[in-house]
Amino acid sequence: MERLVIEGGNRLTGSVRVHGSKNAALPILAAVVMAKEETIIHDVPNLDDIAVMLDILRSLGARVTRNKSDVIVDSSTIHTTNVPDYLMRLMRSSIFLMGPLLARFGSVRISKPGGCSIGTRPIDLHLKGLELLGANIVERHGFIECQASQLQGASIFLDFPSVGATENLMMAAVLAKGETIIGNAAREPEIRDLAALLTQLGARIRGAGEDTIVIEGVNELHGGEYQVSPDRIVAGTLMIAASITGGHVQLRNVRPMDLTAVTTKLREAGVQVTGLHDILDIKRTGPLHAVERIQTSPYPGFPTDLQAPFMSLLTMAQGVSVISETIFEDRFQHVSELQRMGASIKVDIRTAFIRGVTELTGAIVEATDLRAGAALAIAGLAAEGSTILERVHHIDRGYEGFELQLRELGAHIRRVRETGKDASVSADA
Ligand SMILES: CC(=O)N[C@H]1[C@@H](OP(=O)(O)OP(=O)(O)OC[C@H]2O[C@@H](n3ccc(=O)[nH]c3=O)[C@H](O)[C@@H]2O)O[C@H](CO)[C@@H](O)[C@@H]1O
Ligand SMILES: C=C(OP(=O)(O)O)C(=O)O
Repeated sequence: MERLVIEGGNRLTGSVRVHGSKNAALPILAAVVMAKEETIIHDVPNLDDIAVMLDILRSLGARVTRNKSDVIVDSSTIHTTNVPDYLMRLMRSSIFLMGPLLARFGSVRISKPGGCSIGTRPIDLHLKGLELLGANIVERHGFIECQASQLQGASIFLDFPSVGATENLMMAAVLAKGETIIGNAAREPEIRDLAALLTQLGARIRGAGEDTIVIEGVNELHGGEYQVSPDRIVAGTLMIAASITGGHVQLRNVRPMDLTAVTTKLREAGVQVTGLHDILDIKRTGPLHAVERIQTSPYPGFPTDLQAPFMSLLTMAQGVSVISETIFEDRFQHVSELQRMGASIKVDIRTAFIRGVTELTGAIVEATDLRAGAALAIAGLAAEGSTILERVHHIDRGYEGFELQLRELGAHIRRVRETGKDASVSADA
């Protein structure tokens, strides 16, 4: 087990490049199982979730090569459509294999996916949509078996604009016969990325990034090459980290338009944010102000994945801020850990009231999920004294070289192996 030790109080300054997006790369790597030739994907981040996805592809028989951030997948050698249970359980995104494998091979056997403990995360919308495309789905002995010799285009209206369901169904529909219309589709930038990759491989898709997506089925997909877009959640995390320390940071390889909701709230908090082409400049000189209302919602709303990091920032803002989490029912697990550091937060069901304090103090805290971990590290950067952040493996699911990037910006943060002894703030710092 590893932990991060953070000495708070340093202003972040300088410039770092944001790596490729986890949430774009994961469905893209699943989609390439439909290609009959080699596909090359550039800027694939080196993350634990990506490693699991590559292991799944290998377990199916695909030939996978990784050279730094380039991944080459040859799916012509796939010989099974049974995804091993132990790999399915390692992350939520394993569900992305369902649509593409079914579409190309006519059958798939998976178990329920794992993932962060932020809510129940059902997959009913994925299953209902696949049934509308003609799949026969049977759930037994903990496995989900789907069959369809040929998927048929259909009109699907999602009860909720689920990102994963939109992606899974879009992938399945690419090889279905005829036209598929997905209504109330998710509009996240990662949907556009996936559609762009699929189009490179020969798919015919209109409307990705809008609330109605139309897919004209094709007989097969060929190989191709694609560059993954920058990770907007990593960019947002670094923007918040710079802001809490009163720093001045430039982020390279970003798409400022994808971060409008976050930029708006940072400006409300008193942070200067300027975007030019693929660079964002973040600077704070004055005090942090409370933000009256943040409500997480599907894109272009405020992203749930930045709710926890933003809460860390608001713990030090003058006044009372209010954050409502509407996407996941259990995504306030960072609150009790922030309270250990001196934050003043009250939670009423799915709304948190944050009264800004003048000082956070370093403490031993635990990452309960990926973004909660990032949030606690951010709080540690501004806290007086040392913070010891345990269960760092959560952070490694979504941030490549997390502490290295922060160190590049001047943070005092290092990774240490747990020794088995009781952790002591003063001894480790
Ligand atoms: C790999 C990836 O891209 N992960 C992102 C994706 O997750 P993911 O695709 O899992 O998130 P969804 O948009 O599907 O989930 C949103 C809400 O819909 C519910 N739901 C979803 C599917 C379903 O079949 N039934 C159902 O009820 C979920 O429980 C949740 O309450 O979008 C989330 C919301 O922006 C982000 O937090 C995740 O980082
Ligand atoms: C919840 C997240 O990811 P996933 O859907 O992969 O669990 C996240 O990236 O914050």
